[in-house]
Amino acid sequence: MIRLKPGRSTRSIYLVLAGLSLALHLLLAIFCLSVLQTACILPNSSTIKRTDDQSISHSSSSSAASSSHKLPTIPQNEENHKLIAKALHPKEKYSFVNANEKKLTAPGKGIQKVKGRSKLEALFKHPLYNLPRPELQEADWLLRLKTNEHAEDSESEEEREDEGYDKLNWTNDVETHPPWLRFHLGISRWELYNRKDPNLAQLTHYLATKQILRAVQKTGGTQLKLLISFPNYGEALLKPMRQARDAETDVNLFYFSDFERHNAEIAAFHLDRVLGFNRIPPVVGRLINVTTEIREITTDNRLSRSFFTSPAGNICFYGQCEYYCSSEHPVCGQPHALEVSLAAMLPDLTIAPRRSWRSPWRRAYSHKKLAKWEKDAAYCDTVKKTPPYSHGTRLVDLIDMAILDFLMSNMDRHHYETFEEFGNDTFLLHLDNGRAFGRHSQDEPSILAPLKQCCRIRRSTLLRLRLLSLTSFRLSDVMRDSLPQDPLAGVAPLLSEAHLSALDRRLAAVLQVVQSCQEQHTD
Ligand SMILES: Nc1ncnc2c1ncn2[C@@H]1O[C@H](COP(=O)(O)OP(=O)(O)OP(=O)(O)O)[C@@H](O)[C@H]1O
Ligand SMILES: [Mn+2]
Repeated sequence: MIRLKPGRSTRSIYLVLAGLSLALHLLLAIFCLSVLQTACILPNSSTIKRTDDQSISHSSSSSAASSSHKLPTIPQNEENHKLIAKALHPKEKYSFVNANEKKLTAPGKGIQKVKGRSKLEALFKHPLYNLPRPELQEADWLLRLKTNEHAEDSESEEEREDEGYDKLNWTNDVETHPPWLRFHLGISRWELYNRKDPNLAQLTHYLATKQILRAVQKTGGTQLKLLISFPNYGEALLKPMRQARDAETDVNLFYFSDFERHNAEIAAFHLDRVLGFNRIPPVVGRLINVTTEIREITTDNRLSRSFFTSPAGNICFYGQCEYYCSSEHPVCGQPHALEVSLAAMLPDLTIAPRRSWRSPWRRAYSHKKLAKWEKDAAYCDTVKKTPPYSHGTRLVDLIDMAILDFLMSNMDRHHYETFEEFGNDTFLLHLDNGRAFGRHSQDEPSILAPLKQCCRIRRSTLLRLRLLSLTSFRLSDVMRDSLPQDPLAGVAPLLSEAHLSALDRRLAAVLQVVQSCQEQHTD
């Protein structure tokens, strides 16, 4: 009994102490949670939240106001910032020439995300390919639909119907429009098409599969090309296969004597899209029957007269034009099958006139003469002061074009075109890429003269080029992902491995020029 008394009091003391300690721990835990969270997490999360709120309110207000042509909006989250920062990080820009690849792929969340989907998909999901753009105004669309009272009801429509053309029953409803019309209606001041528009795939499918109703020679230019018509008034520019995919241009041939290549037209469209420019009309490959799809339907005598059967029994033709339109340079089926490229035609010049501009860096079309820019290292100083290059985006647009041309080794950019409707504030059309991808074993540094001499580059272009030089996106790999979307890739790869690796080598050269510029200039 005596022993029990002190035991009971000790136990109650222990109990009180334990209760106190529990209460203190609880207090401490509450204190830590509130204080530490405030100190370490809140400042950051509040900044991010504000950005989020802004982007959401902006995009929701814009989407409420926008028409059917919606522009992509960018999710502004922490990961996006990290990915942009990664592209900005100059240390990683030459990763593909560096054998030490693992080191560069290890850090960074972006790279882990690339796993499980194609590099092309990952590239197009990257924030640099989803930059927010100002909402387009009425004047930023090339074409608008006429209201019903202005629409003409012409007789010729019925006549054409007899020739195999469909009867027109298009309304203001986009659903009734054929893909080529949707493409035309989607042309804006800053790009020829929206990469995310599902109509793009429908358009290329249309060009690759629709019945060919008409095939005539297209005038203009120096080499043979045909204008193809489809039943619902769509048109395409056809360039035939003239040489094997891996054939290299003869080193003794001046660039202006080079053949035009159908696969160059296709690959150029893919490259321009991969670079984020969207300035080349969609081009698709198609295997046609030269007898049933050209010879038997053409109304063009100059073309039909030139058909013959070769000694090997193949059906060939050569048409009438300035270069290579003779029986010594025939375009031949095997015996009827011929690979061609089909480029979606731009709206007719009567509806959407275009202006043709001579490139300040055009080459002298001569075997002997040098152009001014080849002799004067300070040539760009003059160009910079000359309208339209003296203000706006024209000069950096021209430099974008020079970079595209250098990557695919296209020396044939003597002119470029813009839509008159948009004046000087608009993108440049990158038409006619048939002489690209002629040589893979050699680069042509002179194509980069505008970049080298002006030391200017559009910021978004540079960031995307750096991204494409990372192992996780590598230009040759994304092109290897993109080109098989074309039906002709099933016949043979559209670009040989040698051409694909030339792209990586040339991209490194572009970034090298930028780096030299950065070392020379402080601004
Ligand atoms: N997709 C297109 N839609 C409408 N017009 C086009 C398209 N592509 C080219 N053109 C027009 O057709 C003309 C001839 O095209 P091509 O691609 O042969 O260029 P070119 O440089 O004139 O020819 P060449 O290289 O034989 O001299 C171009 O100058 C351009 O105005
Ligand atoms: Mn050409």
